[in-house]
Amino acid sequence: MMWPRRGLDPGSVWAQRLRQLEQRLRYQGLAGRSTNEILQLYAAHGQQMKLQRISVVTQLHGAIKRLKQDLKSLHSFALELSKDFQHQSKTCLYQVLAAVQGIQLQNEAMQKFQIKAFDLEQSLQEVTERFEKEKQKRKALHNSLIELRGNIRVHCRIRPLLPFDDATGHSVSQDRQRNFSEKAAYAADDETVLVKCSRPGHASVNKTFQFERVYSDLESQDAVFADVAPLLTSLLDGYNVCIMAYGQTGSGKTYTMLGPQSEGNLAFSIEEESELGIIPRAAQEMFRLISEKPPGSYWVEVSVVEVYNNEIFDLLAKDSYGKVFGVKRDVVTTREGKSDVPLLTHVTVENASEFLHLVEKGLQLRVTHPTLVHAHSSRSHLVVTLTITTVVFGDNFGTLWENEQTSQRLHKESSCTFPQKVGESKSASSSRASSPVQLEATEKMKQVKTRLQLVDLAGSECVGLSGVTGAALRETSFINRSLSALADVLGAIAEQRAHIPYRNSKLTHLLQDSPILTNQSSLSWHCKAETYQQWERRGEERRGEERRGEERRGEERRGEERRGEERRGEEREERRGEERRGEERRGEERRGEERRGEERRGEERRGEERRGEERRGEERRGEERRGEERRGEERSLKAF
Ligand SMILES: Nc1ncnc2c1ncn2[C@@H]1O[C@H](COP(=O)(O)OP(=O)(O)OP(=O)(O)O)[C@@H](O)[C@H]1O
Repeated sequence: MMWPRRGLDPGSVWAQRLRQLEQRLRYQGLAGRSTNEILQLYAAHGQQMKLQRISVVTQLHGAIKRLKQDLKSLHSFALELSKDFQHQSKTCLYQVLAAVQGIQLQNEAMQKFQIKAFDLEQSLQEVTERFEKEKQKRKALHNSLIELRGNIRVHCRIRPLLPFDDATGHSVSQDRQRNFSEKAAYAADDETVLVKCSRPGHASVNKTFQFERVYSDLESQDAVFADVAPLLTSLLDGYNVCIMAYGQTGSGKTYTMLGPQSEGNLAFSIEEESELGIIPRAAQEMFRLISEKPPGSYWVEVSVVEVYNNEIFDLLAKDSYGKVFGVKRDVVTTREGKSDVPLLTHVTVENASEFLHLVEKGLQLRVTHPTLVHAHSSRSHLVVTLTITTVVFGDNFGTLWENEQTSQRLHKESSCTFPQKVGESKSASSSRASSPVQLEATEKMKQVKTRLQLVDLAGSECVGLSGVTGAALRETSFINRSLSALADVLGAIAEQRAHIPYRNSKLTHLLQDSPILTNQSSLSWHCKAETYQQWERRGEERRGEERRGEERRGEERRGEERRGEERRGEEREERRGEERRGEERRGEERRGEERRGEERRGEERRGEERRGEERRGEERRGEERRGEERRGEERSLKAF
């Protein structure tokens, strides 16, 4: 307690002191009130701040929630995307794998095909080679067979009895079962003709004649042509062929060569094809054979001539108006000793109908005349020649005609007779120019010509029987003379005389080079000059030789085939082993590939799981961290 200082009024001191105390109390009250107010304000401020923070936190919380949701949806979208991607990549991978496997399989199949194609090519080559050899062998055998049968074969055909054969005029042709006694000739078998010779006042005598083949009156045109057809094969193999019909008037020569003829009805305008004769059938067969050859390797020219009254007429010659008319031609002997008809018309034909059309035109000009024996008796010899030009390339020349004799003969022909180009042919006919251009002779190319001569001779005739007079009598005399000239030539050749009288008649001169009349071809006349026994022995020897050769070749061929078979078997075995090993290797690779794929997929799956695990852990930790932060904030707010 403070005491008033000496000299001061104690009452005023105490009053002052009291005032001071009162003031202090007032101040203290004021301060207390202010502190309260401040505390209240502080609390209000804190409350406000808290409220503000709470709202911000709530907002933030909401935003975070939204963000989380977005994140979640994003995450699920990304998951879906990645799943999708994985699925797609898997599909693609499978597709790629399948494609690779497919390519591998295709490659294998391709390899197999290549091997097969190679095998096929090889066997095709072998077959082609064998076919070529067989073809050559076929040719050789065919032509040896023709030679063995005889280069010159004489066949005899007996025609049926016809109304004009019967003196009474009754039709007898329908009665096929006539007695033998009524027939003059009879086919005893297919090689023997029996002829009944009866003369008034003499006992009738039966004579037999042998031929290579005898056709009875019942045998058809088909049967006759069946024996002719093989000659056409020989023709294309390089042999000249001549088919000649010889016989008395009315005996059926024209019928056999051309088919039935009647007035106004031309050679081939008959309805029945079975009635066609040798000439149309030969043309059809020849063009059929040519069609089997490589195109352009053969071409055919035709000439048609008649020998009438010892004159040669070109039946295909045309006048300046293009009309066909018979023009006289001459036959000459060339320096090489061959017969040739200068300026003779040769027309190129490409098929049988073109050929027949030409022959028909020629036949319109052929001279016929009725006689007592035959109403449409041919008064001339008809010679239809088909010249076949074959293009042979130098290297193939030997192989085309394996038969040495033929090859030599053809070499001779190709170099002697046809040394010039096609365009330089001696016969100046317009049709020659139409020969194929590409067939111009070159150094390596040779042209070989073979000829098919189809001859319908005029019939030998007994003037007394045919009752001809005047011009017809003159014709008969020419016909008979030319036929006896033909017989002389054949006789001279058979007897191997030094001189063959070809020039005694235009007919023999014209046919000088035909296989029947040629004495240069050793093939044609051997058989006739030898005795039958010699011929048979030689044939036997040759057949034996051929048989042995055939056996030897067969043995060689079989050995070759066996070796080839073994070789092929070994190759096949090797190939199969190779394939098996390849198969195993590929299987191994495939399995390895699958294993690796499986491992890779497992690895991917595990990686996926691990990453998912990590992601979830990461999220969990983030979640925890954020919770921790939130709680910290709340705590600090509370503390504040
Ligand atoms: N095998 C046959 N079958 C049926 N009829 C035939 C036969 N052979 C010939 N003829 C017929 O006999 C007749 C005389 O035949 P073709 O005209 O062929 O005789 P040709 O020998 O040519 O006579 P020519 O020498 O006088 O010309 C013709 O009417 C013909 O149709």
